[in-house]
Amino acid sequence: MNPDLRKEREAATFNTELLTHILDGGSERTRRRREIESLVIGDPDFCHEDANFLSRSERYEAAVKKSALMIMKMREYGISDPDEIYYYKCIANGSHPEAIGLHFVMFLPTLKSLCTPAQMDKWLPLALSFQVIGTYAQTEMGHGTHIRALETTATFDPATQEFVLNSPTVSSIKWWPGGLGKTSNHAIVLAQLYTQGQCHGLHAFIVPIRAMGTHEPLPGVVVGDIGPKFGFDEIDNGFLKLENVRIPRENMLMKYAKVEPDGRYIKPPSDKLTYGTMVFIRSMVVGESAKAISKACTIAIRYSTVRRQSELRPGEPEPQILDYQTQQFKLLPLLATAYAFHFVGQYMRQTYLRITGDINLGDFSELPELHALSAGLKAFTTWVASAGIEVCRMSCGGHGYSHCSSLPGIYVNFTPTCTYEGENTVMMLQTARYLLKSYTQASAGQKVSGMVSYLNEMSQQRLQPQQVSARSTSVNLKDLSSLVEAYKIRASKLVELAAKSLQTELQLMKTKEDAWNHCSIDLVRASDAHCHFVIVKLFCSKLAEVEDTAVHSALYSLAHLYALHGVYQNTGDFLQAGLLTVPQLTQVTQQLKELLSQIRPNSVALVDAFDYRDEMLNSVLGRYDGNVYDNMFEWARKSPLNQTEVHNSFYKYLKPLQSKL
Ligand SMILES: CCCCCCCC/C=C\CCCCCCCCCCCCCCCC(=O)SCCNC(=O)CCNC(=O)[C@H](O)C(C)(C)COP(=O)(O)OP(=O)(O)OC[C@H]1O[C@@H](n2cnc3c(N)ncnc32)[C@H](O)[C@@H]1OP(=O)(O)O
Ligand SMILES: Cc1cc2nc3c(=O)[nH]c(=O)nc-3n(C[C@H](O)[C@H](O)[C@H](O)COP(=O)(O)OP(=O)(O)OC[C@H]3O[C@@H](n4cnc5c(N)ncnc54)[C@H](O)[C@@H]3O)c2cc1C
Repeated sequence: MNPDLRKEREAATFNTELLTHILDGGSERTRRRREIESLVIGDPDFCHEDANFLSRSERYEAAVKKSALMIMKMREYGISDPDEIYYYKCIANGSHPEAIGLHFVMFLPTLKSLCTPAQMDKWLPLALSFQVIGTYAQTEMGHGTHIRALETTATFDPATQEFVLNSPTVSSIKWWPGGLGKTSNHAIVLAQLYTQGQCHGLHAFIVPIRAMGTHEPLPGVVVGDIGPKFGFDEIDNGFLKLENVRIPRENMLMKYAKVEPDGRYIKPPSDKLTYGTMVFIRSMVVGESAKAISKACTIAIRYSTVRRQSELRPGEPEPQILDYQTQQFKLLPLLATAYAFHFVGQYMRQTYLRITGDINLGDFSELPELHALSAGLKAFTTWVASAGIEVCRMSCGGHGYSHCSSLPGIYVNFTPTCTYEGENTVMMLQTARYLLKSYTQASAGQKVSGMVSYLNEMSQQRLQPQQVSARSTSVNLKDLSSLVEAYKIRASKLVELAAKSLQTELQLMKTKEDAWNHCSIDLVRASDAHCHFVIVKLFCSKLAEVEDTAVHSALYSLAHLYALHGVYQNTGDFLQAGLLTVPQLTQVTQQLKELLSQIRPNSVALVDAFDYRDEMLNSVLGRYDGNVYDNMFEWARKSPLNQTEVHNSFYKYLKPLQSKL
């Protein structure tokens, strides 16, 4: 064990294990998670070559092999609970995406949410036994965001009781679906439904694309891989062109919308139910943001205590780089963010399960809140985490740029979350739509509920003007509950500002849509402030559940840092809302510095509490034992370029060049 890391751990003021239990949701869950993780770590079948040294094709093959192995092993161990499957996969996949991930995260959930009982009886056993391997094919070359404009058609032919699927243009070719290129034999295809000469909008269809058994593309199906990308090397994101592909009527997912044998169309209770799987993934991605940023922080913080550089005091040994205030300022707010997102991820997951439970019972009343919250929090957390991973990488200096740190891999595999499952700006605008609707309702005296209920207070204040002395004064920077209140007021002011901006634009005789576009910066800003408030509030509420005083105190400092750092980054908003005064600005920095000093001694324990095994981080810089340099040398020696002392290119190009000049 590196002595610096040992000292850090010995100096921690709280019991790391207790905090791990809180993160997991109880000691029993920690025990079971570790038990499952050990099944992977102790398994020689999962000891494989470092993926960094493989070609893309080799990486894809290794990932498919791993997926197949995981399925077999989980069956053998009787692991079937979704959370347990998730633990197992997290350790086996590390920071890499899973080759048949789309089958699990989108194909199966779409079947579960949109199949009739009869369809479920047919497709679920096939999908669970992997006779059917599926993907989710929605995005086309021409449209990803504006899905109402998708061009793929599914036309009902009552004579044969079939739908005929077509990609009528080049831009309508399905593009991007994961696992489509080579792995899947079926796709859930989102297409415009035509029946009795009328278009009824987007609906989901199960389309066989490859023959079961031979895996050859079926007639009329043109399918393949879209080529190398920024990351996602393990995934065969694919294209799909459909040329008069016929599927039985029963292959339209008909839990809500239906086409009768005579071609009559039966409307669903809400046309947004087709979008359910996207809401599911957005809700779950919030927790993925926490995971990505907590891994990056673990690597960067452990390395920053092992790495010694430069001179702090003349004549003294080089300090640990984490002792530089600037290094703390880069990393500790991100550590606080990781904790905040973890708790928000848990909340989002519970909220998703609760509201979809109600939806399954026919109560759709909270669907708009779920959509707005999942869209906004998905965008907010993935943006912050993505930028944060880059900060972590750069905070490791040159070694952060090496794949041995794992940070480049974490970044390239995480950053597409800002784009997929709804491009982030577009998602923020969806949240804004809900905020403005809620604002209008609250302004009209109607009560709004859920996370936007603070808008009721704003309208009450307008109806009953308060005495000057009773109005909100500036924030108390040392008090977390005062900061939560400040975030709430900031959010309500920015929602109001966006609403007024929209009204102004509307008065300029623009169309509603033009007016919306002309104030969309204000709208995104309002959504951002709303999400920020939700996160600060949820982090703060979590503290009330923590009984152990030492752990509570460590978490309180983190929550305080998270909230205060947000004020520092958005001083303009807080000044504009009258929540902060100019003289307070220096206090914000002063208070931040105090918090950095308070958290610094616990920083290693705080990342240890995430409990990532080395096998999961796969980072030389982030090793638990801190033995970075020996292992970095060993890792580099494995580079394929080092397989021979003299590389082929010397004989082919350099030697002839030397002989010519
Ligand atoms: C089965 C459940 C099991 C539960 C088990 C739980 C336990 C699990 C444990 C572990 C699981 C771990 C899972 C981990 C998952 C990690 C994921 C990581 C890997 C994932 C890899 C994924 C790859 C990516 C896949 C994709 O990208 S698929 C393609 C995604 N595409 C998009 O997202 C497109 C974005 N565009 C849109 O969504 C829409 O076009 C739009 C922008 C929203 C606009 O839509 P539209 O034009 O139709 O609407 P508007 O006119 O703008 O609005 C009309 C009204 O409708 C409302 N609206 C819009 N969308 C929705 C919605 N989805 N739901 C509800 N309401 C919606 C809108 O607000 C408007 O309302 P109004 O009242 O204002 O009129
Ligand atoms: C790694 C990866 C995996 C994917 N996997 C799948 C999959 O499995 N299945 C699938 O169907 N799809 C998948 N996708 C596609 C993905 O869902 C889309 O790329 C995504 O929805 C964004 O759509 P787009 O590419 O059309 O972006 P665009 O909409 O073209 O976005 C480009 C820019 O335009 C802006 N913009 C667009 N519309 C608006 C608006 N209304 N207001 C303001 N700004 C706007 C955006 O903010 C953005 O800055 C995947 C993508 C990636 C990168």
